[in-house]
Amino acid sequence: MNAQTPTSPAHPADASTAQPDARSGDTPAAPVIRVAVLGAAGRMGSTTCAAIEAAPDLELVARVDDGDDLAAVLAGSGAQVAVDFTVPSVTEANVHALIDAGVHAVVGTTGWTDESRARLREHLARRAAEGVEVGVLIAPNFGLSAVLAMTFAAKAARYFESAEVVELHHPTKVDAPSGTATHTATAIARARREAGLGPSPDATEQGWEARGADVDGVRVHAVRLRGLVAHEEILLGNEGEQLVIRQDSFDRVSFMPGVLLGVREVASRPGLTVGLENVMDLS
Ligand SMILES: NC(=O)C1=CN([C@@H]2O[C@H](COP(=O)(O)OP(=O)(O)OC[C@H]3O[C@@H](n4cnc5c(N)ncnc54)[C@H](O)[C@@H]3O)[C@@H](O)[C@H]2O)C=CC1
Ligand SMILES: O=C(O)C1=N[C@H](C(=O)O)C[C@H](O)C1
Repeated sequence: MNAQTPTSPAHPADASTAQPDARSGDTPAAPVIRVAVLGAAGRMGSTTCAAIEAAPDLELVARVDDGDDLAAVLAGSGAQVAVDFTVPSVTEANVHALIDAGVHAVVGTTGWTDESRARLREHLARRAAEGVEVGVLIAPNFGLSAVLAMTFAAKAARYFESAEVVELHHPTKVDAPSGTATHTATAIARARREAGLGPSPDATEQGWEARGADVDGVRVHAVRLRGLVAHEEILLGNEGEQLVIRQDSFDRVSFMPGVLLGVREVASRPGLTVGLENVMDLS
């Protein structure tokens, strides 16, 4: 290592700032962040493992999947951050186990509710009172195009009489509507309420099942189609005009810059953060 290399950041989450010197070709000076991946054998988990292995400031120390003893793996691996891409039915228990172990969590798995998030906040507060500060980031979507689409939709929502969300996914997805669509609809509903808008106009009297799910008063439609990965369209309408905001993730690599940003940032944000827009200063 070059003697001129800057001193290592004190906090692991700062390690990402210490990149190789382009002129000298030095390796990073900072200690790497040790990362475990939960759901490592799955579509997102395996893509995440590859992205972590390719990042010079991160070290993949554990691949965890169904049937593994999470507490034992965490204790043995020295993981500082864990990424959870598992299934909605197990993610909450995983994150509580991570908090117990003092491991920061970056969570992409869907299925979170107001109640399950409240239980996390309570647990995090208990651990903080014991002197253990843990950061948890839950992001329904780590794709830049999706985060921007949600942000733009929330900004635009107050100007339109009608708003509906269409999400389109691969047919192996187990939950509907998507976490992204739920997050989007909730943000649109909040913006409409703050602007004093009532419900979107809708004369439907029968056949409500064809009108999609009602998420906080916003209609959400879920398409499952072979060939798709993850896509969302937000439709906003006024008399004589329409705004369509659309994003497409054609490949799961599109989620990786956001996941790695979360891994690098989560330790410096104790408590619960919901939505990557908060880490990207977009909110
Ligand atoms: N936030 C985001 O940007 C994204 C979120 N997702 C979400 O991530 C989750 C995973 O999606 P996919 O990778 O497509 O699913 P997948 O079905 O391919 O992978 C899930 C993996 O979790 C494993 N698993 C099940 N129980 C487990 C346990 N108790 N401990 C450890 N691993 C366990 C399964 O064996 C499987 O390998 C879903 O909720 C999906 O909606 C997916 C894409 C992007
Ligand atoms: O299951 C998926 O694939 C995806 N799940 C997340 C969601 O439910 O919003 C994120 C993205 O849409 C892909």
